[in-house]
Amino acid sequence: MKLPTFVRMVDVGPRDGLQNEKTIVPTAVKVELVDRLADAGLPVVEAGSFVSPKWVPQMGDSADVFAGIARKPGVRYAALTPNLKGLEGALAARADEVAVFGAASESFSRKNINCSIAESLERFAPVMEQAKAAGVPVRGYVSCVLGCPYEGEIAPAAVADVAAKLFAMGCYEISLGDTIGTGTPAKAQAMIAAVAEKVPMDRIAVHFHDTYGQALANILAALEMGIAVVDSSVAGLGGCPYAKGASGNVASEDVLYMLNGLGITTGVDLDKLVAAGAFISEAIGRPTASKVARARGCA
Ligand SMILES: CC(C)(COP(=O)([O-])OP(=O)([O-])OC[C@H]1O[C@@H](n2cnc3c(N)ncnc32)[C@H](O)[C@@H]1OP(=O)([O-])[O-])[C@@H](O)C(=O)NCCC(=O)NCCSC(=O)C[C@@](C)(O)CC(=O)[O-]
Repeated sequence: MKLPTFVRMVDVGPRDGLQNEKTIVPTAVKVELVDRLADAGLPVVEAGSFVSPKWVPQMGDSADVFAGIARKPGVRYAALTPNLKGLEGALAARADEVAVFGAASESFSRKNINCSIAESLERFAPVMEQAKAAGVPVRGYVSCVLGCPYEGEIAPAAVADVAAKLFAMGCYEISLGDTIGTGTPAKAQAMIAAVAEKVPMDRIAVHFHDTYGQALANILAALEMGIAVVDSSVAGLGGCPYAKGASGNVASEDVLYMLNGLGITTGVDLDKLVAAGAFISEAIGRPTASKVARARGCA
């Protein structure tokens, strides 16, 4: 089994995780979470999103989160930006990188960002241009790569098509999101193989939700293919507000434990990561979804 020697872990918990909390998490708690993740050695922390607060009120304070964090040199603080208005907010907040987010499913695209896939790409074009002018790298997400809550099965070719378009528009990396966590390893590999025909493997990241308990197996299957960027969420926070029933992302603690066991370097400190997960779980009053954290005594 040939695996990468280094994996870049991207913690999306403060965004993908907290966007789905029923109650609004206080800004100070979000700031402390982001700072703790940076201190744990995460090279990229998705700290918020500049979307409509009517759609996702949980992210309405992202500008304040960015203003409050203690930026650690070397860490990239990222934000989601669905349109130019979002980009303006992210640039004003000094996000180090931004992300546009599309989908491989028409129905999900409409539910999530209120437009078709083709329209979403049109909206992203000026975002790409202005981000480039500002010298800010843009990541591209594709949702529903292994299933859609509204359409069911999604063809790998549909995923590859959107991924290729985002890459051609200038996204430096394409993160493939199993939004509802229904994927299994063989399907994940087939989907990644289809994308890799159009996007270089070293520009592909994986983003698994753990709804069906398949995320770690899927990540391992992706690593075997040469993927070396993995999204995860501390304490397994989250889900998508426009994907009913989707549970959180795979827990960062569990991903790190597996990577450590495989001898793969990440630069992330497991003790500090577990402590960050314990902090946010206590703050939001929910038990951690990380098995590693539970095994190490977290409630
Ligand atoms: C895309 C829109 C804005 C279109 O929403 P819309 O209603 O079609 O947009 P609009 O242009 O007609 O604007 C409507 C109102 O929103 C405002 N507005 C417009 N844009 C912004 C903005 N950027 N920031 C702040 N406000 C904004 C705009 O100013 C206006 O305000 P009003 O005049 O009514 O007072 C909306 O659908 C939206 O915000 N969607 C966000 C949905 C979202 O955040 N989903 C979760 C993230 S994706 C995800 O979790 C999946 C991922 C990435 O993790 C991968 C995976 O697991 O699959």
